[in-house]
Amino acid sequence: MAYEYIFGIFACFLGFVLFYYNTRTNKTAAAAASASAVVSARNGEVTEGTATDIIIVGAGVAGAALAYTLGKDGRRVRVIERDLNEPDRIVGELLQPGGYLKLIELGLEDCVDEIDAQRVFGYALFKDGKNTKLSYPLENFHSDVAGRSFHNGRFIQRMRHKAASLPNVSLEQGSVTSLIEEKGTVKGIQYKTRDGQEFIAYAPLTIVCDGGFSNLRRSLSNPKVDVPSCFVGLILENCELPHANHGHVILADPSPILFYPISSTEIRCLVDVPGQKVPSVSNGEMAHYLKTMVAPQIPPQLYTAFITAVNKGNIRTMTNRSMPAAPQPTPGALLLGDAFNMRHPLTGGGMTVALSDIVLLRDLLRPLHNLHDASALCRYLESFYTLRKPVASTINTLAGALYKVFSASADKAREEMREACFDYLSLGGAFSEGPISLLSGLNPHPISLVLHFFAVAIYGVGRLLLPFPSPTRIWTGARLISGASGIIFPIIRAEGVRQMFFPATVPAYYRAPPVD
Ligand SMILES: Cc1cc2nc3c(=O)[nH]c(=O)nc-3n(C[C@H](O)[C@H](O)[C@H](O)COP(=O)(O)OP(=O)(O)OC[C@H]3O[C@@H](n4cnc5c(N)ncnc54)[C@H](O)[C@@H]3O)c2cc1C
Repeated sequence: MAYEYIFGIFACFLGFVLFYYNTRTNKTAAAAASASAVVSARNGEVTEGTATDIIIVGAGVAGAALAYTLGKDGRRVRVIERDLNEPDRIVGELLQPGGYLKLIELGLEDCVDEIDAQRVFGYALFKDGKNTKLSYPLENFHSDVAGRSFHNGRFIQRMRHKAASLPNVSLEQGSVTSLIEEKGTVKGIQYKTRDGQEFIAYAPLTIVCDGGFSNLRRSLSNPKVDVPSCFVGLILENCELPHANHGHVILADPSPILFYPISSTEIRCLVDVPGQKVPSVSNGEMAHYLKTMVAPQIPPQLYTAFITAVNKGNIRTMTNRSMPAAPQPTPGALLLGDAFNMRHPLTGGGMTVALSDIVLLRDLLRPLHNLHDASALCRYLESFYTLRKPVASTINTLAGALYKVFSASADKAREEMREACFDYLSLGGAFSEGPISLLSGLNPHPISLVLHFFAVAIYGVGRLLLPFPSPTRIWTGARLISGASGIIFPIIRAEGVRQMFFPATVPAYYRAPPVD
């Protein structure tokens, strides 16, 4: 009996200790959760987080700029980026002046300082030994406003540092493996660190900016990715561009070649190779292709530096992807940047679209204090997809259409269109100013794009018919018009005619912010 008595007292004591310990632990855990800005769970263990407003996946051009912008607006932002080292890539090296204006709106313009960025004042076009200069219409802007070209990695690091300098922004290295979805609402992300540990993080809103090769976009959109060509990248040193501080576009055969400065001593060359397969770099086929097919078509001033760059062997390749935005509005999550929408990089429009989208999204989110009503937020943000259209679609359509027009073709009508385009832009005045305003992102209006596109086609037909129209010439003219329509209309259709030209008629255009 004495045993039972002693055992009873011991059990009561143990129960009291356990109860006390449990209460203490819960209190500590609750205190830790509310105090910490970063709440996560180790090895798949889940801890509900309360302290993050917005998770951003990827800190490239879009993610880094967005993190700074939302952080500056007071949001508690958590960014997970796969690799925080300085990227070394051949993408995103020329920011159009329209994009620079967006950078100013976001307060990020100092990110092009101290990286040896070069000012860009326009483009020079080359065709069959002729060339013409197209200046950006910058007269009405502050003298600082121009395009900027730079090493993409340096620019991104500047934006990452600026974002991470805000106390309410945390930037962590990790690879996001999936979105956490519950009953159709995205609640957060699952990610892995370099040492293989898995974590889970929660926030009322997750913005996915994991770039062109996104592995997360499938659940948030209906992506139709097209790969029209690849870019082969080289860096030329110790040479001067024929037109200093200008992008250079060579209307070569089979497709365009680009040159622009990326520092005070380096010129980027991007050679477009149509299709998805490029000659092999490792077995020397690529060097042979560049020396025999490409070198004879480039301006003579750049020839020696080009051959030296090829011999040096630092040849990079990258697929050029295009993908119209096709969102599937999902509560709790949003896509942005190349993960959401891509266009051919010929016109260097990607960063301008991404930054313009960020300005729009920031303005839409600003009046909201509470992001926790995922369905109401999702419905409200549907207007983002319409409001972005006029700018984004104009830049996207111009890129796709110009790539086709600037590429060589065995079809006589298409060649006439290419010739007409070069000569139309060489006319100067409104004929060059309109198209370069579109390309620069300074005046991206869909109507202006369509008008100039068909003005080029009509100019081409006029040249064919004057002074004496022959049946063959009339036939070529008719095919030119039909070819021009066949280029532009499918792109516009994919972008969405109504959203692009009549956005105000789309119901989602006007959405009042949800009541907090
Ligand atoms: C060849 C080429 C040349 C181009 N040239 C220009 C140009 O001159 N001017 C211009 O404006 N645009 C250009 N573009 C387009 C431009 O590069 C893109 O529009 C821009 O980089 C998009 O930014 P982003 O943040 O969406 O993607 P990115 O800048 O690619 O950033 C994506 C980020 O997400 C990270 N990430 C990816 N997956 C994960 C994951 N699972 N978890 C965590 N992080 C992840 C990546 O590490 C990366 O940092 C070019 C594109 C190509 C292909």
